[in-house]
Amino acid sequence: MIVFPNAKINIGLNITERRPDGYHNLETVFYPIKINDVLEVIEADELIFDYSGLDIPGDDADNLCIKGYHLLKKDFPKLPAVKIHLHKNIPIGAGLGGGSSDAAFFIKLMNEKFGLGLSVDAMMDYARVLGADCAFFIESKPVFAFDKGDEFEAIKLDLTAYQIVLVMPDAHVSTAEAYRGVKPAPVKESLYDLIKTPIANWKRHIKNDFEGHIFRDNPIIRGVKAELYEHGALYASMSGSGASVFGIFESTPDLSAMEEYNQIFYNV
Ligand SMILES: C[C@@](CO)(OP(=O)(O)O)[C@H](O)COP(=O)(O)OP(=O)(O)OC[C@H]1O[C@@H](n2ccc(N)nc2=O)[C@H](O)[C@@H]1O
Ligand SMILES: Nc1ncnc2c1ncn2[C@@H]1O[C@H](COP(=O)(O)OP(=O)(O)O)[C@@H](O)[C@H]1O
Repeated sequence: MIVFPNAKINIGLNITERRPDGYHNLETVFYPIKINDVLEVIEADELIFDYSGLDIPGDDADNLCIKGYHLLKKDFPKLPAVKIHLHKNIPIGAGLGGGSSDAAFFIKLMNEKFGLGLSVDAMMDYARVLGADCAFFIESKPVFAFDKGDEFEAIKLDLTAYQIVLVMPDAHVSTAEAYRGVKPAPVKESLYDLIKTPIANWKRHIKNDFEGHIFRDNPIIRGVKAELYEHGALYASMSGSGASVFGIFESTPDLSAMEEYNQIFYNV
């Protein structure tokens, strides 16, 4: 069975407080985009993971798909061994949630392939164990997210009339490091309300709290956002903890001047 895990962008990200468990409470909007990995699972005699495409840092044993397998196996001891092949296409360390998406799609695939009978809520509970933004990818529909970023309220947000362009500069940001550099603060205007206002309003009001310190340390990423506005973006922002930056445009911009130093995904 083959599935196509998709990436997400964060539209707005307010980090509101540090929690006693070391995590942070936040509010954000997750919006699914059309950049996809390819994930294939077949039954096998032993558990095997291999991958192609982009280089994934770390050991294969730590891959989130393998972690997902062990998590399910604890509750479903009769689960057969499988061979997992991942074709990695979603940029890594980009704030696009690629690893989390692979894990969530793996759980959904296993549920269907082996008839585990898990409800959407049950699959989300498994996903939450693997990463804060992992549960979002079980349904992968636009949501307002809160708490650790793993509780959701569905929202009506349809950006299909616009062109979303995603720019991946030659920079990587670790999520844990990004959180360490941020000073949590209560929100003045909730993103839940702001996201319902016209896009023309977003530039002045919807912000990503990671941008402050990450832009200071990485002028390249700051520059990409500025360039997207220079090319006419209605709204531009770093996604999640970076390093990718997206722009929402009325029509496809000519970003050829940026292509030498960045990977650019049009119409995502
Ligand atoms: C920042 C966000 C925004 O959407 O996305 P990315 O930029 O990584 O895609 C998410 O909060 C990332 O979620 P995810 O990548 O699943 O995080 P996890 O693996 O659970 O945690 C990685 C590390 O980030 C920190 N962390 C994560 C979530 C949270 N609410 N508070 C935190 O402080 C913790 O230090 C944790 O050890
Ligand atoms: N299937 C996977 N795809 C990508 N990264 C993975 C995967 N499994 C584990 N990882 C680890 O997770 C880290 C963060 O990956 P990713 O989810 O792409 O970034 P981000 O947190 O920016 O969305 C990587 O550096 C890698 O070590």
